[in-house]
Amino acid sequence: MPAQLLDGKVLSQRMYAAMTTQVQELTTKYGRPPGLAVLMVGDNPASAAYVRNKERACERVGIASFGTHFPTDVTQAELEQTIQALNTDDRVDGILVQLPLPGNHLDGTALLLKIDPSKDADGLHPDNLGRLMRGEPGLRSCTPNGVMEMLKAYDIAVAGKKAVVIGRSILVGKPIALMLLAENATVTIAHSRTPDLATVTQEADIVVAAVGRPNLVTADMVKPGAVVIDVGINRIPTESGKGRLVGDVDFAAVESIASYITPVPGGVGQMTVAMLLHNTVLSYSRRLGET
Ligand SMILES: NC(=O)C1=CN([C@@H]2O[C@H](COP(=O)(O)OP(=O)(O)OC[C@H]3O[C@@H](n4cnc5c(N)ncnc54)[C@H](OP(=O)(O)O)[C@@H]3O)[C@@H](O)[C@H]2O)C=CC1
Ligand SMILES: Nc1nc(=O)c2c([nH]1)NC[C@@H]1CN(c3ccc(C(=O)N[C@@H](CCC(=O)O)C(=O)O)cc3)C=[N+]21
Ligand SMILES: [Mg+2]
Repeated sequence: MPAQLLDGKVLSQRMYAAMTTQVQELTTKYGRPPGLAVLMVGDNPASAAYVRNKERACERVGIASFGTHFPTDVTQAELEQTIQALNTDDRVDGILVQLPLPGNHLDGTALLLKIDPSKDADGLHPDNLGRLMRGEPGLRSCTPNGVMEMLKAYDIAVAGKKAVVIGRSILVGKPIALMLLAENATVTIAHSRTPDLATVTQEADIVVAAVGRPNLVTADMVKPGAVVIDVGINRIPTESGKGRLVGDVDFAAVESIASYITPVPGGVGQMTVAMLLHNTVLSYSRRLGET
């Protein structure tokens, strides 16, 4: 029996419908909509696509978006000044710096430190990462939060399960591992220095792939009935020249072994955008004393 799809498109649409009503009510009550500012540097085509997706979703639910696009040769000081201005701009509730930054002259970590933690829609400020680590309320990273939301929406039990997260970035792998741990999974984090990855993943009830390498997870690496979450976003060349989006999992082969699997596109990526909007509404509500 093929795996059931964890449908990020359907789940995110459901979230947008609920958010639209909520945002309408809040906008009437407080006299302004929630606002999200996205800082993008350079012309990475993939980043540009995500930024467009975010803007479209904001428009749909009634969140004001403030896009700021800088050329690759922008200075660190200029970006930091922009963030300071957004911190004190009362129309802005969420601030996101699109990563990675181009070139070697920009320090992304230093930029994240400048963001007011109450406006940190990406959950990447050390204050919010520390809160995640401690299990305290705070703004949670969007992709990991989206993965947890998918598991919850499909009633997939996490407590007591063996989870293997492949990848340990601060954006994805590490926070997902902490969230699974908070839900009482037994968590292993694998990475590029993990020998014999297949032996590690074969034990897993839940496999999360967050690497950025097509076909990293093959059928032989997955235990029958496991839940497979594919975070990877890779564009591979096609004959038409347009390219095709794939994840890190050999979907066609793993689909017949797993119990649940996320598609790419239409899986985790959709949830990431929905969670970003969710965080923006949450920080608006908290900043206005709503919750
Ligand atoms: N769906 C979504 O919403 C999102 C998708 N993404 C996608 O997720 C993927 C990961 O993103 P991100 O975490 O930022 O990427 P990074 O490049 O920051 O991290 C990749 C991780 O994968 C590990 N890795 C690399 N090669 C291997 C290997 N052969 N075996 C095991 N582990 C390996 C690295 O190990 P080491 O630490 O040892 O170098 C590293 O920890 C990308 O495809 C990205 O585009 C990212 C954000 C959101
Ligand atoms: N500070 C920061 N925060 C991020 O969350 C962040 C980032 N930087 N840099 C880049 C990665 C990547 N990322 C994606 C978001 C949405 C989709 C998405 O919407 N994907 C759709 C398809 C998109 C398409 O078709 O192009 C899907 O999977 O169905 C994908 C990837 C967020 N990231
Ligand atoms: Mg995805």
